[in-house]
Amino acid sequence: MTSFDRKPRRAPMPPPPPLAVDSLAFAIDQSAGLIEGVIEGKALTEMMTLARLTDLPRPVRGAILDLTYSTLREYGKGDAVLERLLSKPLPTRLHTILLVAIHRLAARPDTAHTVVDQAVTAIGSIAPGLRPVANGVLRNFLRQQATFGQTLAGHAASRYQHPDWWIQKLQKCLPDQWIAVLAAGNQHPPMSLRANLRQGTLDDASDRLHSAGIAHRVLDNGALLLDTPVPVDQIPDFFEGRYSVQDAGAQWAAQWLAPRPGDRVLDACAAPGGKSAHLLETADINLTALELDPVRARRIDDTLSRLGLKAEVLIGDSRDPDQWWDGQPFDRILADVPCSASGVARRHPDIKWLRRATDIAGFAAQQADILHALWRTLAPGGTMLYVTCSVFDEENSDQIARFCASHPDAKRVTIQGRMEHKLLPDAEHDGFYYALLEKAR
Ligand SMILES: C[S@@+](CC[C@H](N)C(=O)[O-])C[C@H]1O[C@@H](n2cnc3c(N)ncnc32)[C@H](O)[C@@H]1O
Repeated sequence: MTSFDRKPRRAPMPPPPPLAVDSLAFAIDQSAGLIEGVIEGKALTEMMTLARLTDLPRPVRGAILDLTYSTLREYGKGDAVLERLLSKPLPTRLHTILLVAIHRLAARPDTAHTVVDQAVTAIGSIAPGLRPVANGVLRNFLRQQATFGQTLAGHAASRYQHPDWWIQKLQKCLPDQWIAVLAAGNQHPPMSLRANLRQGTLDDASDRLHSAGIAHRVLDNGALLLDTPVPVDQIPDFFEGRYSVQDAGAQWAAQWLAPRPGDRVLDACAAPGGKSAHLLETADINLTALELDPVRARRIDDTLSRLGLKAEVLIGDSRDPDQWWDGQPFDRILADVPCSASGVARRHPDIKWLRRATDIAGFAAQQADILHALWRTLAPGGTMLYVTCSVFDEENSDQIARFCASHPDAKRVTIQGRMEHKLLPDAEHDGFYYALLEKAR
């Protein structure tokens, strides 16, 4: 055979050059990678650690996070739109690149040309043969964009940006407020600070913020609600422990548990230690901070050491006091239990899409086990504050009603004249639930 008889072979295509770190294509691709992990069932925080985002320059990291959070906040709509634009499914990474690009096209129509070009470049770096498909999908989106409002009018997940089961659950538990709660769940969260009253008065803390040009309001419980979120390195004396970042809704816990000097207090689900620290700032107490997850438990130490506070930090399961309890009853217990986090979804927009309807019963069962086990460790006459950052009744009112029905020595105590406080997420605070229980003497 001569060389003329051989079929001509095309030289293999060189691999596409890697995406430039400072390009929009890189940010879109990295953001798509994080969202891909969420779609596969991983938490966004876990994906961020795996992606080693902290190794990237700050502006690049900021661009990736901005794209990721905003795309996830509006995932219900983006996914419904993309489903209508694709004639057949694409591999997840390519699908998510298009999802991020569609979100960006809708948010920044002035930069449409660049976004299409950069998204197609990102797709081309993975699957060069699919560049024309990506280009076609994005151009179709631009052409049809105006019609999607009408096409998707009856699509609840797209309209409210929450999964259907979540919407239905809220309609049932909050028939008059569900729309406002869903809307709040899609907004950017507010930022509040807690002043460390061991280092000065609330007035001092507020004056210092004003002097640093940080506009804010002091809320009823002393939380300092900032007009605009700021990075912590701009907060005066933050690293010296004068302030902590803590949502205003979470700042009721220490006040409502109201420990007295000398009390033995248990924070039964303590990491990262925000409420433990607040309790220690409030009164001279003997605090035990218990946490199941050893990695998260280290964060309690970090929180307390920045604030110059001390507690006994234990790693253990609050459902099994024999593991960690010395038999001395506690005067006060804070049960800030693990929950669906449905009241803080705007801070973690992955939660909305990661949770399944069936998860809620699992959380409720875990919470019931924690409450039951902790009750044994509470002194007669002592009080336990039950807290969730959920807005679902199964984890809140229903849970407490069931507990009281099965524990005749538990009495509900009013807090500021009310048997329970359902804080719904709004412009001032996240969603929380509080109920106070007293053990018969
Ligand atoms: C809502 S977070 C607590 C937030 C904390 N109180 C704060 O204000 O910073 C719930 C914590 O409970 C922990 N946890 C979950 N199950 C637990 C258990 N059975 N025993 C102890 N801690 C548990 C979780 O790892 C998580 O850190």
